[in-house]
Amino acid sequence: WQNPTCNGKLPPGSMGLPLIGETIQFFTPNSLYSIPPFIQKRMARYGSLFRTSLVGRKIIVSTDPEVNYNIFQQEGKSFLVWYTESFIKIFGEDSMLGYHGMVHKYLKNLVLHLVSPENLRAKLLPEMDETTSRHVSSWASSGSTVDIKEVASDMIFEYFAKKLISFDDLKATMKLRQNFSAFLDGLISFPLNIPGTAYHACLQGRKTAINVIKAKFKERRASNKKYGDFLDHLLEEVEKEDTFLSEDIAIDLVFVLLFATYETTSTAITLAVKFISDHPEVLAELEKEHEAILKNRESQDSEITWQEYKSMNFTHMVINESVRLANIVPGIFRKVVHDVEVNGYTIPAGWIVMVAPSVLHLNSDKYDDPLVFNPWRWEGKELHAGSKTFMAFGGGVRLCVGADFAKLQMAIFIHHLVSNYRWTVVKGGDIIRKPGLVFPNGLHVKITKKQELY
Ligand code: HEM
Repeated sequence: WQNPTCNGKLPPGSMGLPLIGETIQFFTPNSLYSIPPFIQKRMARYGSLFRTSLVGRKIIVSTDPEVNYNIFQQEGKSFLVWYTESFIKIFGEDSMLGYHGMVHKYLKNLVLHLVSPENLRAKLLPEMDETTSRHVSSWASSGSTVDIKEVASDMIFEYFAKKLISFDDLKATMKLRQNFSAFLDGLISFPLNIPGTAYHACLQGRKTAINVIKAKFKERRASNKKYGDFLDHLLEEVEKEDTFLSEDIAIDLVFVLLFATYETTSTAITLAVKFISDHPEVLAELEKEHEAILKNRESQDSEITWQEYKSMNFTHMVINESVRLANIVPGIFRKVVHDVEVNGYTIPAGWIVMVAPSVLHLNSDKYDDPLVFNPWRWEGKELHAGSKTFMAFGGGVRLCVGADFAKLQMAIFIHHLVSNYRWTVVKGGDIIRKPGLVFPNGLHVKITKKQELY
């Protein structure tokens, strides 16, 4: 067990205990402000490439930026995107995550139909702006404290469920979101469907949510009415003769998008609020940027325009810095198609490689004082694309399809918050990696309306 066979030299490391491997060490909670100790210790002992065993799989962890970059570029050749068995069972065998090559390209284009930059500019921006403004205003006028992660999740879920399938019964929407609540714990886990486990809770949640989505499909087919949402587009595609899209694939696609959108984006928003709250100098610079945007408007009541969004340079620096420091996705997995030689070692076919973006983002050779939240470090740098030193949204052909959506939603949120409101953190703000990010006591803030400025 400890020395798996291989036609060459395996990267060094330990396979831990039979079956469990080193899973327990990997899941030991740790602080946001360090390279995960699981990785740090093994890098110090074995170097930038090491072997381990997690949730029953033989894994090579890669922390070498060049190797990581090449792995992403080799998608569909030596490496294939891979998710844990529990992840695939929860998101569905038919979700776009499990497809490769032409079918993946086709499904990605379908999603881009909804969240491409062109569609964001033409359709989503005004709606996102209105929804965000309305929600932040209601949090302030409620007079109570709000947990940012919770309220931002509600806001994004409500908005996106409407965009996807015209789900607009507010109470039912909130109930639908509850089905996703244990997901973060269940995604990287042993797929043991036993009551009491997070995995079991996720499967139950999936069942209920899929039934709701299925009912929407059925209802829409029966009504023949057009709603101008993503579901209309999916049904048109399903009807085509030469399509890859079946109704089951379409349903799993809606399911994945519902989760991916609200969970990642609300986490990113919460992190940004936390970092901005801790850094008054950043808040002051943001206020300057957004006050200038308001001053240049003909009418104070007009919506955010695409030009304004594009001009939010410092805001984009804050967004990049938030996702760099926080490392929302703890590991990106690829399956090795055939034996691959890397830095003098052999990674055998069938093994899984885990790329850990946090090692890159917290590397002092790449970022000065990497544990400090410093948006100014992005001054004059590329802000809108990934690179060998910035992989928060992955890389290569599997690059996050929702990155532009997430950034737009974050920028709009920051715009409304800093231009119209003040807030104080009342409770919480701790952030822990398990290794997915969690806010154990939330981030509770009290928001109040600023005096009219102009
Ligand atoms: C701050 C927010 C987000 C972060 C940090 C993030 C991160 C990532 C990362 C690292 C990947 C690459 C996974 C891999 O290569 O195996 C990915 C893929 C993906 N993301 Fe995101 N994401 C975010 C927001 C979103 C949003 C808003 C959506 C929905 C519109 C979304 C949908 C997806 C999908 C569908 C994939 C799979 C793409 C493919 O396989 O081609 N993500 N995301």
